[in-house]
Amino acid sequence: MAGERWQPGLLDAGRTGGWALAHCRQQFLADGNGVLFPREWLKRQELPILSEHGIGHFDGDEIYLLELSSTADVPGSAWVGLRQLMMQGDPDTFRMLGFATQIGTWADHHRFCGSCGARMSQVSGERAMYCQSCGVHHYPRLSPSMIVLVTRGDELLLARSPRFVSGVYSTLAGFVEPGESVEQCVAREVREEVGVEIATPQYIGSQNWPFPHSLMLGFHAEYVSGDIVPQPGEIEDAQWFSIHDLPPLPASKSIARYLIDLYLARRLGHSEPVLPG
Ligand SMILES: NC(=O)C1=CN([C@@H]2O[C@H](COP(=O)(O)OP(=O)(O)OC[C@H]3O[C@@H](n4cnc5c(N)ncnc54)[C@H](O)[C@@H]3O)[C@@H](O)[C@H]2O)C=CC1
Ligand SMILES: [Mg+2]
Ligand SMILES: [Zn+2]
Repeated sequence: MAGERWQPGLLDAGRTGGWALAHCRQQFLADGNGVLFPREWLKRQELPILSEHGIGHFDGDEIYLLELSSTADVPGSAWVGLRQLMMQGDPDTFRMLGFATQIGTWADHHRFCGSCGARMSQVSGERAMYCQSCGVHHYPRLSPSMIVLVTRGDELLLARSPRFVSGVYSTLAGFVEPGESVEQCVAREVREEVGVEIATPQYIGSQNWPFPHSLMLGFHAEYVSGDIVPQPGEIEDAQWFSIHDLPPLPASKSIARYLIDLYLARRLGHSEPVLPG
């Protein structure tokens, strides 16, 4: 969108200059100035570079990504996780880092052809990896996932995964499986994770979620029938909560929180929140 500081794009990594990010397994190198380093300087630091990608512009400057095989030490810098950078940083920087982590991870996972095992190469003019011996192209991977707030009037169905921060309850989520529509996925996941039936889900909006490569498709759905039965292993606890007495909720930058805040705003007649980028 116009006016945003981060603009993804395909730059020729054969050129010199510009700024660079160093990424390895959802972590970025950072110093007191942030995550961007003068690119030619960074490339002189004897880093274990697997591949290099021209990924776009930030404030008009060319941005490149160095994908590394390990988190090498650089004096005066430290490795910081993407989640921490999301919580601390501005939305434009997070969008840049989310994009970079997805491109870097995809390139790392496609260094060799899954069919014949030959080394793959970057295609010029397109974001793709190519196997010369069998002609296969691989494009960046996205995993469509649904996320849904199930409601019953003034009550919200919220659940806890054992992976969540202690005390936090959230909406239900899950990956779309081959052969199903997103709407079918919503009904299946709700049935599997809490054992209840819902009416046709209403699509609300989407969010790119680079942990590791989900495209979150957000819904509201009304409860129809069934008692809550948490899925063993996946759901530690699930309950109906009154909109007037809610537990600790997920971070405001997530679509999970947006789906909850939007429902509350509509129910209580408040102004509606903004969908996080
Ligand atoms: N932005 C947000 O507000 C939120 C985003 N999410 C994201 O939604 C996604 C799905 O949520 P979960 O409840 O974890 O999924 P889920 O309910 O489908 O269960 C996760 C399990 O699915 C399997 N799995 C992993 N990757 C997969 C893939 N690409 N395709 C199919 N199955 C896969 C694994 O066995 C994993 O343990 C995750 O990426 C999660 O980070 C979840 C909640 C909030
Ligand atoms: Mg789930
Ligand atoms: Zn091949």
